[in-house]
Amino acid sequence: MKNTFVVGSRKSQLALTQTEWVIEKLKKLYPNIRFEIKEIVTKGDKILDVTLSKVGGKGLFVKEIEQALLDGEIDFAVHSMKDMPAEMAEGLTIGAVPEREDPRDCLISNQDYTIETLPIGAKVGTSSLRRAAQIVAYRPDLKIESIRGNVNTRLSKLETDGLNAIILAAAGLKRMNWQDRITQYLDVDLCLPAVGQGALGIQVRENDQETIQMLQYIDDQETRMIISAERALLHHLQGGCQIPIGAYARWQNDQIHLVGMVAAVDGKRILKAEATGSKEEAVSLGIKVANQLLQQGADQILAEVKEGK
Ligand SMILES: NCc1[nH]cc(CCC(=O)O)c1CC(=O)O
Repeated sequence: MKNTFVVGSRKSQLALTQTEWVIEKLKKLYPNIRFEIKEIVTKGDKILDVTLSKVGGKGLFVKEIEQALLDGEIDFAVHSMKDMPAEMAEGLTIGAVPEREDPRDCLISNQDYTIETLPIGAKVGTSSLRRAAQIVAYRPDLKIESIRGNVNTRLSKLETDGLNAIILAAAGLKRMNWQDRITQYLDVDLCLPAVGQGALGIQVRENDQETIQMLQYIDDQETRMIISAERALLHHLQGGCQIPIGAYARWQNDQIHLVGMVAAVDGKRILKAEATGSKEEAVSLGIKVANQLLQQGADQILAEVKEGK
């Protein structure tokens, strides 16, 4: 085996922490191999002042990294699964999906408010349409403020922008060892997570058997299967991370239970569907739940979001 692998990563602190976590796992298995990180700036990192749904285009956080893979500048890349578009670039594949971190969203409030105790009309920061819709459905009085930027920036905006709370993925905070900042974990019934939230996807060239073989030992099959159910749902709904779609699959008595959600941006309509299936049916389970959502009218909601209504 070659003795150095070049690993692509976005350069945000969270992305680098995740990449280092993967490298630590690999180093335990392969103590004599060197892993070199190559930092790559993506379009999503550059455009920090616009709501992502308005920027349009899928894969804002991954395109430049995928190109580096295709050009052979890097051997593999560590992504947040949540940032991966439903459709992957040709010639690339996910070589490993390590065990999932906490999939939930969480509330961070300097005044220790919970979603239940926030004062009437309180300001809650999030740039995610999915989070905004579900929060407003639960607490219609709350004012949603758009905040972009990486996790550090968003935490500082809590103070500088006079927000009462912000919503973030618990996984990012836990990975950075900032879980002390979490005021409340939001139950998945209240705020269904994004597809793949809390999981990492390690992307490789489809024909790079050496790297694929090396990575297989950090693949967690149970995570991979539930993620494939969630991603099949996303794919069937033709969604990206910029539309209010949620999905959460978990293991229940050796079967996969999948819940899917499509929300109108104003939170006035929240469609949910669920189903259970065997692990061999992970992908068809995703399609089944997506079809149930479409039957309930999800296609109309998605069309409205895309038209920017
Ligand atoms: N798009 C930003 C992004 N991509 C992945 C994570 C967190 C880690 C994860 O969900 O795996 C975040 C930040 C957030 O949503 O709070």
